[in-house]
Amino acid sequence: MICNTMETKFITPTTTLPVANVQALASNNLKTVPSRYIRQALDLEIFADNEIPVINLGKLTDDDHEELAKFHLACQDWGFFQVVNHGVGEDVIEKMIEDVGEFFELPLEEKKSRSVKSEGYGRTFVFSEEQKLDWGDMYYLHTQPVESRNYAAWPTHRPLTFRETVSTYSLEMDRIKTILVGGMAKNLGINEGKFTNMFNNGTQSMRMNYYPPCPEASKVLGISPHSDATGLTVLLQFNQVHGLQINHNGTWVPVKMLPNALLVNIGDIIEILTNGKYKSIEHRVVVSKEKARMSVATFHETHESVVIGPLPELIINGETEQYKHVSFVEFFTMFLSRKLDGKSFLDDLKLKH
Ligand SMILES: O=C(O)CCC(=O)C(=O)O
Ligand SMILES: [Fe+2]
Repeated sequence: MICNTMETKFITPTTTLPVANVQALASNNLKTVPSRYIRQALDLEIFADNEIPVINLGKLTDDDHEELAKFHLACQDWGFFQVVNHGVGEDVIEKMIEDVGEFFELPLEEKKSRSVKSEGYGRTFVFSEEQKLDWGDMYYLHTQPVESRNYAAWPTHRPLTFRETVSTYSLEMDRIKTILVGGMAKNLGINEGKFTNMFNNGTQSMRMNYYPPCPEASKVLGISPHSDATGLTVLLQFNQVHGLQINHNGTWVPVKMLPNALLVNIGDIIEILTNGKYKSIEHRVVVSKEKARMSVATFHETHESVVIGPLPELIINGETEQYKHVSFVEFFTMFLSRKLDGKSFLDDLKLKH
């Protein structure tokens, strides 16, 4: 979600505390898990079945009015939707699953050697010894613009095709982002060129997640509830192992993704730009007793020269601005200095009227 190109390299994230590797911990045949992972009163009751909207990207590209209307409602009422007919080749997705899967299977020391500054393996958002820990490991890379890549954090020779695989996939994610952002502009009645331009050559990064099986699965979380501090996230879930839940009107809704679908969610930056017309939605991950789960979240932000604040053309009909205007650098400096905690980051950017 940040990059180290000319300007943003001055962002100095508060250093996160080192934590144990969960994959290694889980491989010890544990019967119980350390207390720092155990959540009190974890509400795992599910009240709603899967109703996450499904958007046909091909139809959206063709300006199909019905699909655009469906897309508008998905952005307004859900903030999360599945995307089908997205045009990403099955081979591209299969290769991504294979290479990322192979990376997580590397010996721990080899994975750990892929950690440089705020990027790479094992980066976390842990700032105190009391903070509860997530039952998962992550590998985080800046992927666009290409100059922002720090190949020191990328695998060198295993998986052999990793660079090529991630590069191809990264361009496909960027293509999807551009179609979606264009559709949003049409639906919001704002200048499409101006809106898509804000996201042109924007930053893109990938968070690859590995959640090992857990003997006390019902007492831990793979990722704490959070919204994404990004514009748009496109999520690839591996091998139909579900676990993501979204907070829809106060209820945790489990996401059962369709085979071959990608999941998209709106992040805090779009919530701010649209003055809250489209909202970023809190989500969390639950884990399984038997199966490891993997996913890749691809985050897309605006170009780093964009000031993040409500667009004036969306402040209409006597509305008031709901959020502060902050520079891209300020936005991410604030984000990186705190733990993931629901939507509390966005709350700090809200104007108190
Ligand atoms: O693994 C998932 O399904 C979600 C991951 C996620 O929310 C994230 O990486 O921000
Ligand atoms: Fe997320």
